[in-house]
Amino acid sequence: MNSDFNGRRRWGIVKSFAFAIEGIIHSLKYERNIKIHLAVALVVIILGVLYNISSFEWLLIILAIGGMISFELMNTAVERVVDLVTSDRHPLAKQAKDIAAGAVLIYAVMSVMIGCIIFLPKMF
Ligand SMILES: Nc1ncnc2c1ncn2[C@@H]1O[C@H](COP(=O)(O)OP(=O)(O)OP(=O)(O)O)[C@@H](O)[C@H]1O
Repeated sequence: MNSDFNGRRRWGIVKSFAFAIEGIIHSLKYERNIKIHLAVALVVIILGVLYNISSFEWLLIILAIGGMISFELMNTAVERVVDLVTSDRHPLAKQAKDIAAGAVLIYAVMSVMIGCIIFLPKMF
């Protein structure tokens, strides 16, 4: 462990990865939405194998699944920071949480559209 120019502790790269994985495991344990995203991702991966989708289609699915889980993790981080800053009701706290949730919603709609464009023609 070293210090940066502000005297803050700087962790090695392995430790930083370990912290990131700790964050992912924490979210998996306590965030219902991430469990739902993972379940949906598993179904989509099974469909992808069953329908033998192309490399380009896998690329889009990887972006949809990875992006969705990353957005959800960011949303959880925003929720945690807001809850850390205040336990009172505050319009800015509401805006921060709702805007982060809005970002997740937009990506979720995009992901559903990607899924429909890839799988619906193969199903029907
Ligand atoms: N400190 C606060 N001040 C004002 N509004 C808040 C505050 N905390 C949460 N809210 C609002 O209350 C509503 C519910 O928020 P809450 O964080 O409890 O659950 P959520 O947004 O459904 O998230 P999740 O289900 O992922 O935990 C949201 O509209 C949120 O913006």
